[in-house]
Amino acid sequence: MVHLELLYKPVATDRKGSHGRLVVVSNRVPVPTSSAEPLAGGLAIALQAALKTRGGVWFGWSGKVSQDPDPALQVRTFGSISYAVSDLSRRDIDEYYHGFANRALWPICHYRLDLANLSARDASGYFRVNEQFARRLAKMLRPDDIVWVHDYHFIPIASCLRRLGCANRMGFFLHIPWPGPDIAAALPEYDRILRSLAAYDVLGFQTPVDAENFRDCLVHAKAGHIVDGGCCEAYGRRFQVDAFPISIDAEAFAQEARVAERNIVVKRMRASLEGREMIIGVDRLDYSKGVKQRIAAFSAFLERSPQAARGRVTLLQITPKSRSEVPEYAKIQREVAEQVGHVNGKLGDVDWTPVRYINKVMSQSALAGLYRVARVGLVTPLRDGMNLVAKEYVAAQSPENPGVLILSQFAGAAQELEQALIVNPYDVEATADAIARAFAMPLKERKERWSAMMETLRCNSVEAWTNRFLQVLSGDADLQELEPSLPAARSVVRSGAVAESEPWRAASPIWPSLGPSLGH
Ligand SMILES: O=P(O)(O)OC[C@H]1O[C@H](O[C@H]2O[C@H](CO)[C@@H](O)[C@H](O)[C@H]2O)[C@H](O)[C@@H](O)[C@@H]1O
Ligand SMILES: O=c1ccn([C@@H]2O[C@H](COP(=O)(O)OP(=O)(O)O)[C@@H](O)[C@H]2O)c(=O)[nH]1
Repeated sequence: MVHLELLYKPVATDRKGSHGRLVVVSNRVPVPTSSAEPLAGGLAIALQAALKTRGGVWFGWSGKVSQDPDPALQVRTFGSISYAVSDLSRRDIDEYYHGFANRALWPICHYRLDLANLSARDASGYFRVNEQFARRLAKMLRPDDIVWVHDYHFIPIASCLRRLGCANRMGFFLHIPWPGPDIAAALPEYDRILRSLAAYDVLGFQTPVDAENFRDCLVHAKAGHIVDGGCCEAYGRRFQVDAFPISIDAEAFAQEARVAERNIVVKRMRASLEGREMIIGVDRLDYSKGVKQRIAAFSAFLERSPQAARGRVTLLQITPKSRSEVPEYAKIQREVAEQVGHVNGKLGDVDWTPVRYINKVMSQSALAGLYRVARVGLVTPLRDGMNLVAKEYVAAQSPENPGVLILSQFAGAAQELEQALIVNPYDVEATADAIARAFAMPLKERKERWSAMMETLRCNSVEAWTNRFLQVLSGDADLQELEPSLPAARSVVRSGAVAESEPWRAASPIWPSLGPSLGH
């Protein structure tokens, strides 16, 4: 059902505790084609649930190119939720999305100054597109709406809306990391970015370290100061800054994994393994995900394993292509393909391919079943905001015989999932050790580690994440009242430290026999 856009004049209010509509702003908008269509992905489902409860609008880019330099807003309404999207011109996509967002903000926020491409044209396109979106959104906003902006594509939209007279409560959640001042200062238009962020009422980051880094940036740039707790003052505004670690619906994912035994992809995978063990990696093909280092670690693990045992393990690497028009992504695509060919050529045999490398997008149902089949989940990003794959892998495991999660210390998820085997992904040898350790791990230890991680996921569900952010943004509660209730990881989340207490860190590598004991 398509409705015409209703126009509302923005009226200034700054009311705390208001319960107007929720307006979610994100670059990608999962517009359903019918009200019966199920959404894919926990985040989309959680945001849709929040929108349904309050009534609201999901606003952003359609994902499509337009020939028109000023494309119209298209609004589709299903029940209490309207999806409002507009196309972008080729030039806007190049400058705003491929350019500034994915060649400047993304690499710098992922600590990759070496990959950053600073272009004044891209910067001006980024701010121009934000201005265009803000003008469209301002026309739709009601005075008591609360606005929740997601991610680095739309940092300036709140300041644009403020200039247009919108005094609504506005919150921003950054899904990617935020580095400390030494690195963040390399961002093009750094002062303008910080100033834009100060236009929000609540700034949410994935981890306490990211939130702390942001506060440091304000202080270091002499732009503002910390008032108390998570409150900051900068550029003449007072706003809340804190960590809101995103999560998944672990129970729903576990249920998906239980029934996915029947999924045809899972059945085919199981059959083709012919009794071999499987390690799984699932990542967009992005240089931040550490896929090259991971394949090198798997290869090192195989090379060190006894000759007869090598052919008993397969790495299934599911890696959909991403942002292929960005040169740095095209490069990593070539490099990984070449590396996989090299490893398979060197170590493979007539009846065994060590790395099964797939560029297809898999359904959540297939992924859930494949995670459950995999004895090891290998999640080794060089830097990642959260990494939901790590959480999904844990949720998908069988309680009677759980697999082992190997997790990079540089994924946001490592601050909660401290019972994973935490590795430095740059250290290929250490990651190979961790693979060996995972295969040698006794069932009792696997169960203990898994139970603790699963409990953490149950406590900090994606629904709890949404509610906590919205309660703070609505002004209904203070942050202190709403700390995430994570049993094992609570102190870790607050302190921002990666756990240092795993006994395996001190232990010498345990090599698996790769004999019958491998049976999962
Ligand atoms: O929209 P794309 O350019 O195709 O990229 C896909 C998404 O990638 C990023 O995901 C991040 O969000 C996850 C959930 O919070 C988090 O776990 C992960 O660490 C991040 O990398 C990006 O932030 C999204 O905006 C993109 O849509
Ligand atoms: O073929 C695929 C690969 C990934 N995903 C999903 O994409 C998300 C990836 O999120 P993550 O936080 O790990 O990384 P991002 O890609 O957002 O940086 C997870 O929910 C995966 O289940 C998927 O549905 N199909």
